[in-house]
Amino acid sequence: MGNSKTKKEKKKRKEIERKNHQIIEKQLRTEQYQEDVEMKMLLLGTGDSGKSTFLKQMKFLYSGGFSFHEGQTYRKAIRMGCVDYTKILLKTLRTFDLDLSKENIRNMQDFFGLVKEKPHTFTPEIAQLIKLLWEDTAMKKCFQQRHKFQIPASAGYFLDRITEIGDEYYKPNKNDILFCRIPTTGVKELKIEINGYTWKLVDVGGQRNERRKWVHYFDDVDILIFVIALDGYAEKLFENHLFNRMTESISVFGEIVNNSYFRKKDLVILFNKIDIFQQNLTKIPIKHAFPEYKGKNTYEEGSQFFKEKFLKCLIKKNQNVSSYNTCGIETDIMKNVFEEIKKSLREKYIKMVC
Ligand SMILES: Nc1nc2c(ncn2[C@@H]2O[C@H](COP(=O)(O)OP(=O)(O)OP(=O)(O)O)[C@@H](O)[C@H]2O)c(=O)[nH]1
Ligand SMILES: [Mg+2]
Repeated sequence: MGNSKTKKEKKKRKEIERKNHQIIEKQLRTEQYQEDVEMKMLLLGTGDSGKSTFLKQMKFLYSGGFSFHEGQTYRKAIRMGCVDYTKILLKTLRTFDLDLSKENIRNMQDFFGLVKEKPHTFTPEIAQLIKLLWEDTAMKKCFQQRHKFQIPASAGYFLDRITEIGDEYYKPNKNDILFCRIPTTGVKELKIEINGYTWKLVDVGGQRNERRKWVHYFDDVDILIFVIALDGYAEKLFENHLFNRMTESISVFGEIVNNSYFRKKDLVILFNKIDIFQQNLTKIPIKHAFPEYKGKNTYEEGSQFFKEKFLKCLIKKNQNVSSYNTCGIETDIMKNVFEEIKKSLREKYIKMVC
């Protein structure tokens, strides 16, 4: 009797030990996997969709932000951007029959004289002239028609800040860096470490001449993030003024997601620039560019229409796809999106090792 009780207890103890052993083994395997694992996220999308802005947000959130030296590069780009935006607006005024005030006609001549004399320099005089010109109603009216010519949406943000930007001690703040447009050439990578995992984010240029290089970055991708600028429905391509930006984006999306490299990969679609999309809807009906659109000119119906258009391109319907409507310059939104992506990937990998 006593003997059989001890036998039973021994068996039970062994069973507990075996289970504990299994748990420890599982933990070790997961930890080992975490150490080895580097998840590669590839950001694709046409030019100006917001890929680099996503990368900048990740750098602010998880990698300590930008160095003084990087800040100086942005400072230069922002200042020269203000000069370019002013030139573009001045040259476009005539297209819309807009006239500057008499005083600003003189300021315009002085401005062109100074920037011609010193093409790549930015001086306090130039900043002062930009300020006076930007205050002119004709310049504002011209900018309101910006979907009819090529000027970044963020030009207004920077021209509004010309006094700060022209200051000799000007240092770009976080929003200035996020709004600054420097088209990517080649590739930019960012590695971030979070809870023992390494996330490698790969950002490539999206303009036509840059897309030829994409194929070099297709290997070992764990997750593909395709960025779409929703406001593009109302705009023409920077590279070719005859093509609608949204149509171009749909065609590039179709080619990429159905490419054999990505058919089995996780796909995240970011419908970005919802803020400008909403502003555009008040001025430009969707059916101007997409005559087949029968819905109301509202954010909900419009964004759903474009979402369906993109999803229809997927040949393999069971692909693991998730999508988010985003505003690339809003850190909280982008943080939440990244947290969701991380969670789903981590769960997938843990399932694979356990
Ligand atoms: N208002 C607004 N601006 C945005 C948003 N996302 C990005 N931008 C701005 O859009 C411009 C283009 O963004 P980028 O991130 O440089 O675009 P990209 O896809 O990297 O472009 P390429 O490098 O040419 O392929 C920048 O001026 C950004 O500040 C958004 O959601 N809202
Ligand atoms: Mg870029």
